[in-house]
Amino acid sequence: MNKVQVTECSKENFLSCFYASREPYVLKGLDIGPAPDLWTGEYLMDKLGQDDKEPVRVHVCPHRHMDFINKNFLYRTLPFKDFIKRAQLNRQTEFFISSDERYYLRALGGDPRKEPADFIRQYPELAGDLKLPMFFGPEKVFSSVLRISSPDAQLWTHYDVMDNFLVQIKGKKRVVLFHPRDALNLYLVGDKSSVLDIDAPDLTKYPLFDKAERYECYLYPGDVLFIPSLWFHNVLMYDFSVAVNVFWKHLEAQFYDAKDPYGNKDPPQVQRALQTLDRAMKHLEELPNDFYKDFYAKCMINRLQSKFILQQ
Ligand SMILES: O=C(O)CCC(=O)C(=O)O
Ligand SMILES: [Fe+2]
Repeated sequence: MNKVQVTECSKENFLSCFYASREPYVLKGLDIGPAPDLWTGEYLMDKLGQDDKEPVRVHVCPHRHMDFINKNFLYRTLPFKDFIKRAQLNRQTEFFISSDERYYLRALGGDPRKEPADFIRQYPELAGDLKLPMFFGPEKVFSSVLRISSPDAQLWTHYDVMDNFLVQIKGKKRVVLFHPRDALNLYLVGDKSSVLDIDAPDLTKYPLFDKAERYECYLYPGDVLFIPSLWFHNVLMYDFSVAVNVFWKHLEAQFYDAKDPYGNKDPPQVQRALQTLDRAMKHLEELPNDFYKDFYAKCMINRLQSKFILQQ
C-alpha cells in the first residue's frame, strides 16, 4: 500500500512542483474559508431548509457498499431539511428501505441532463462560507459539486475524466486510489470497477485485483485532495460527511464531450473508437466457433498492445 503524499505547499508551489507528476496529493493548510467551522447539520438545515428550496434527489442504499453496476440503491427525493436530518443518523425512524439505510447526495446541475453542477450559483446561501481552490483560470472549470453522505457509506471505485480538487468540509473519510495503469486489474465495467469490497476482495473471482497498487489517504475537514483525471477512487465515509469538489479540464476543449453534465464521459475520440470496436466484435461473432474467436481476439489485443500499451 502506498500512502498518498501530503503537503502543505502553496498553490504556486503545487503547480510548479507537484501538478505535472499526475499523482494524487493531499493539500493541507489551504485557506478554504470558514465552512469547516460553520457547517453543522443545524446550520445547513437553517440555510437550506426553506420551503422554496428545491428538494434534493439522493441515493438511498441499505448496504455500506453502494454498487452502481448492480444498482443496489434507489433514487429518492427529499426536502433538503429532511435529507440532512437523516444523513446525520446511523438509524432511521422514517425510511424508504430499511432503518439502517444510508444516503448520498451528489448535487446535480440546474437542468440535470444538460448543465453541470455549479455550487456557487446553486447554493448562494453557502457560497460565502467557502473559498474553492481556484488553481487554474475560470475557463478551465467544468463543475463544482456538493456531496453529502451518511456515515458508513462507501462509494464505488470509479474514474472521472477531469482533474479534481475534492475539498473535505465535514467528517473524516478514507480515499483509496488506483493508478490508471492498473485499469486491467480492476475488472472495469465502463468507468466503474466490479470489485466492490476493496478491503476483502473475492480473489477467486477477481484474481488480478491483487496486482493493483493501492494508494490510500484519510481526509479531515479543511483538507483538499487532488485526484488527477483517470485515477480510480473509492471513498469510505466514517461520519456525516460534507464535501465540495471542483472538476477541471486539463486538456483542450476537443477532448471533452460537450454534452456531459457529470464529467465522466470519455473523450469523443474514445467514444468513436468504442463504437468501432463494437462493430469489430460483431464481425468476430460471425466466426464459426469459440476457438477461432479466441484466436482472432488475441490477435486484435496484440495489435492494440504493440501500438499503445506502455511498458511498465
Ligand atoms: O468524496 C466523495 O463524496 C466522492 C468523491 C468523488 O467521487 C469525486 O469527487 O469525484
Ligand atoms: Fe469521482
